[in-house]
Amino acid sequence: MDITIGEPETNFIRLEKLLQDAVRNNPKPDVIVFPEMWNTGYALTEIQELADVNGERTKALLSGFAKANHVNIIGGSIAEKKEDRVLNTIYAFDREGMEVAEYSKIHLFRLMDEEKFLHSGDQLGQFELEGVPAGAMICYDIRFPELARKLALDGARILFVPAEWPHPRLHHWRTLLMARAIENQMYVVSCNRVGTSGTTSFFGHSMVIDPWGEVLVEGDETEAILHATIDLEEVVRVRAKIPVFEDRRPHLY
Ligand SMILES: O=C(O)CCC(=O)C(=O)O
Repeated sequence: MDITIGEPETNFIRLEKLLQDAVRNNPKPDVIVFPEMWNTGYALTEIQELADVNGERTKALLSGFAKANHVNIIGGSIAEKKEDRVLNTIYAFDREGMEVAEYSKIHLFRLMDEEKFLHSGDQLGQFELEGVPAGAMICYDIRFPELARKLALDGARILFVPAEWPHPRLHHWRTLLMARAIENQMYVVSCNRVGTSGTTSFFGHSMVIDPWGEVLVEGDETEAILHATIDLEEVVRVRAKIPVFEDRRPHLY
């Protein structure tokens, strides 16, 4: 998804159109994922005015869409205003339109001054979708392997990663996502924005990676809806083949 910085109206219209296109696919998706801060982009200096108050508008859209289309949604993340604080928050909704998780980014990215304008979350992104344990991390969070490992140790079999990750760090994005999938032997489902805001350009390359580290689908730098089919038994097979979780020696490190 491309995002128009500082223009939630434009972004809501764009997102609704993409959602409609996504559910027209055959087969219909079980889960839809979209990118980080899709409502405002990184309009940090105006974020207090632009953020969605208590996420009400976003939640109404995502809950209604999930229920009407019987689809699970990992709602990217949005700029969410809670009292005088703005957080970068993911909402997850199940097929009944019930909210199953909220996760606010816990590692703020100082290279882009996030810590000056946003508050970090203080809880992990752990939830179940139709009985499948899953985790969520946002963008810069993937540089922290201990977070992904914690989610995996707690049972996650899929890690969802919405992002706004720009050039020139495509190499980091691909390598870190693959490492998180391989080391934790779980699916990684990532969605990164495309387009340009000011002097920053975002390369997309959303990816679904399996627990063996194979890339099942990867986008390019243009807006697109990508599809992949995952087999959760593959998590069990890979963990049995190379039993990393049994071979850990955590008392030594
Ligand atoms: O870690 C990076 O290189 C990019 C992170 C980022 O852009 C973000 O978290 O918003």
